[in-house]
Amino acid sequence: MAQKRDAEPDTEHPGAPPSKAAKMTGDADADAAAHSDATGQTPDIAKNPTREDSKTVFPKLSFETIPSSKMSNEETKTSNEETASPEAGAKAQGKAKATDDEQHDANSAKDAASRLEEHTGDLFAAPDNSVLIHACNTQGVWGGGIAKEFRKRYPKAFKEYERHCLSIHHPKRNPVRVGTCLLIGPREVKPGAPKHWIGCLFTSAGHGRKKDPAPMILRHTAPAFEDLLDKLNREPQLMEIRMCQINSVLFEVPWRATREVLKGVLATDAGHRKIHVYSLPAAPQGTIRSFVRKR
Ligand SMILES: Nc1ncnc2c1ncn2[C@@H]1O[C@H](COP(=O)(O)OP(=O)(O)OC[C@H]2O[C@H](OP(=O)(O)O)[C@H](O)[C@@H]2O)[C@@H](O)[C@H]1O
Repeated sequence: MAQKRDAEPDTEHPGAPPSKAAKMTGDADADAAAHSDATGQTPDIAKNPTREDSKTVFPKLSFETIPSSKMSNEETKTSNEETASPEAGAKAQGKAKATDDEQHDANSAKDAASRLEEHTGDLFAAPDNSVLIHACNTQGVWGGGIAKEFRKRYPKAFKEYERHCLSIHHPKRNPVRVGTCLLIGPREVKPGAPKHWIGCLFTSAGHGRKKDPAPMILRHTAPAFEDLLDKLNREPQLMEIRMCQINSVLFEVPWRATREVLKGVLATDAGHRKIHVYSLPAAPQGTIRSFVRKR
């Protein structure tokens, strides 16, 4: 297993929970982003592959998995020497365990990558009992971007989100914790209204010009996503889990940075459900596309 270290506290939002993934793995991206330069720019993940990326390249085989007939003389000699004394035996076992752990980590990263599936298409064109996930502020506002579209399509769900932020919590006295999630069941009663669940990931306290800085949004994304996965575990009947490219436009966090954080969480998650990420097709050059396609 990779090195363990405690997640760093969120000094801006002391209530924000650290993510399990950050606690277990040292959360490469969120932390890397948090340590980005003074301009608040997120690091170029393509240039700085994450621990997870580097793990997947050459998974090492444990010698226990290699049939002895395939071992060279040199390898056999070393393995005999290693097991000759009890200390050497323990050392050899430790080495085997480390390679097993590396193999396990590599497999987890591969599983995580395959659980996040990207598609081009409309997030909202989903069958009943799908979960639609988007990023939210904790101020009770679905004011712009895809959030505005959610408010238009699911007014009763919006009321519930608003009540969560403004009545159950209070933006000043008792704010919703960033790094958590609110899962809302189907609420709309109009004939023909889709029976969609809505997953609100609280990745930023503020919104608009007061949105949190990108590194902080990334740090909140991991625990918020973990909270969502925990809540989904209690709803095993929900099979279709869809997400837009959260944080990527109004929150101004590059999608690739968010994607790496999500994969990091999935690598430590025991579940198997896929997360389908939907994004609208790019507009042809020279046209101005309305932000959200009308129904
Ligand atoms: N039909 C569709 N199907 C699939 N993908 C679709 C789509 N329509 C749009 N998209 C994409 O969905 C992604 C998210 O982009 P957004 O900018 O909306 O969200 P964000 O997560 O960056 O920011 C959150 C804050 O935005 C709001 O605005 P306010 O602060 O309230 O003003 C909230 O309240 C939060 O606070 C972008 O890739 C869009 O292309």
